[in-house]
Amino acid sequence: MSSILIIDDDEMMCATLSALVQRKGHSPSCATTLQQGKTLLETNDFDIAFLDVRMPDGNGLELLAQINATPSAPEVIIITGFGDPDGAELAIKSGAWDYIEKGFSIKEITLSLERALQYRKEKQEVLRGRKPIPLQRPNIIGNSPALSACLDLVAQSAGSDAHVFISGETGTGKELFARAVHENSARRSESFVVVDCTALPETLVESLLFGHEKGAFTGAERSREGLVKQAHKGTLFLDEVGELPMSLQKSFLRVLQEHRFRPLGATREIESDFRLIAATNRDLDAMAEEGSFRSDLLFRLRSFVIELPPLRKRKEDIKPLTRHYVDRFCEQHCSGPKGLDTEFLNMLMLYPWPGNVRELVNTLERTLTAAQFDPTLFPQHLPNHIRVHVRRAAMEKNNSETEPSVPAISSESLPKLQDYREEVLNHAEQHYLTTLMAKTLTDIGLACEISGLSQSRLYALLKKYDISRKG
Ligand SMILES: Nc1ncnc2c1ncn2[C@@H]1O[C@H](COP(=O)(O)OP(=O)(O)OP(=O)(O)O)[C@@H](O)[C@H]1O
Repeated sequence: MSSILIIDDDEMMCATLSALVQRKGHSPSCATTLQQGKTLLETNDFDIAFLDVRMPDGNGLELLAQINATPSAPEVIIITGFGDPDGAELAIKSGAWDYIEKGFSIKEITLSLERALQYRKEKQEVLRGRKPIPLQRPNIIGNSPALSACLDLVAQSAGSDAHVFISGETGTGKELFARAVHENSARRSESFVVVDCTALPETLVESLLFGHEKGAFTGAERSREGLVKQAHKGTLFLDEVGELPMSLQKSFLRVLQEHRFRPLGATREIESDFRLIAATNRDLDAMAEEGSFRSDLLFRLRSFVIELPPLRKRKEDIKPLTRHYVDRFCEQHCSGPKGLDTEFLNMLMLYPWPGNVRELVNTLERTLTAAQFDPTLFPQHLPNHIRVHVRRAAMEKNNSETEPSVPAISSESLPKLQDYREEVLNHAEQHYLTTLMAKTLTDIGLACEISGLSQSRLYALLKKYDISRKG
C-alpha cells in the first residue's frame, strides 16, 4: 500500500481522487491549502503527491522544491488548469514526474498514478542498492571524471526500466552508451532494435514502426511486423529522435504511455513491452519552444538523462582512446604494434575534435595509412588540416600574448622625436611580421603576396627581427 497526498483547494476533486486512490488499495491524505500540504509533508512520508497549481495561498509549483527536499521526496503529479497551454511546460520545467489537465478521465489519472508508482518502486530498488553488478563496458574507453560520471548513470539505469534520454554532440558515443544501457539491463538477452529517425521515409514511417497487415495499402503483399513490436521485451533505440516527424510524435507518445498500438490495416491493437532509449544531438528544448517538437513527448522521453560531454572537455580520454584504436587497427591490418611519439599525442590533445570520438577514430585510421611501416607515429603522419589548425592556434596564442604596445616615454628624459619614431616603427614592423608568419604558416610566397614585400626584403626583415622562417 502506498501513501498518496492530494493538495487541491477543490474539495470535490479531493474526494474524487481519494476515492480512486482507496479503490486502488492505497492510502490518501488531503490538503486544501499549500500550508496544510507543507505540514502533512513535514510529518508524514508519501510516495506520490497530486498538486494543484492554482491554490488560494500561492502557486503549487513553488512547493515543488520543498517536496523534493523532504525525506520521502514523493513523485509529483501536477494538476494543471484545463486548456492552460503553459501548464504542461511549467510542470516539465519544474521537474514534476507528470502533469494532468483538469477534466481528466478516470483512465488517464489511474494510468498516471500507476506509472508513477511503478517508477518509484524501481527507483527505490536501485537506491536500496541491490548488490551492485559490475558494469559491462567492453567498448567504452576512457576514465576521465566526465566519462566516469556518465558510466555511473549507465550503472544506475541498469537497475531500472525507466526510459533513457542520451544527449551529446555528434560522435560522442550516444549509440555506444545506448547499447551499454541495454547490455547492462535485465533485457540484455532480448533484442536491441535501432531506429534511425533521420532515415525514416515520410511515407513509410508508420508501417516501418508499427507494422502493417497484408493489403493495408497498395504494395503491402504480406503483413509485416514493425520495429516497435520487434523490440518486445527488449530495447527500442530511437536515434536522432529530434527528426521524428511531427505527424508521428502524437501516436508515438501514446505508444510510450500504453505500450499498445494498432498496425496499419489491423482491427486490433497489439502490445509491445519495450524499454525506450532516445538520443539526440539537437536542442530539443529549443525545438519544443518553436513548436517543432512536442513538449509532452519530450517530457516523457526524459525520465532518465545521460549527457555525454564532447571530447574537448575530457582530454584525458584522448590518450587511452588513441592507444586502443591504434592497437586495434594495427591488429586488423596485421602490421605489428606502433609507438606513439610524445609530440604526436600532444598534437592530438591540442586539437578541438568537433566530430568527437568518431573524428578521432577516423583520423587514426588515416594516420596509420600514412605511416605505413614506420614503427612510431609522429605529428608528420597526421592529416594536414589537424597540424595546420594546431600550429595556427599556437602561433595566434603566442601572438596575442605579445600584442604591441607603444614604447614608453617619460617626461623627464624625452628622446629625440626621430629616435622615438624609429623605435615605434620597429616595434610595429616586428608585430606585423610575426602576425604575417602566423597567418601564412610561414608560406613565404603567400606572405609576400599579402604584405606586398619582395622576397628578399621579407627575408631581410625576418632576419632583422629574428623571426623564424619555419613553422
Ligand atoms: N568512449 C568511447 N570509447 C571507444 N569508442 C568510442 C567511444 N565513444 C565513441 N566511440 C566510437 O566513436 C564512434 C561514434 O560513436 P557513436 O556512433 O556511438 O556516436 P553518436 O554520438 O551516436 O554519433 P551521432 O550523433 O553522429 O549518431 C563509434 O565508432 C564508437 O565506437
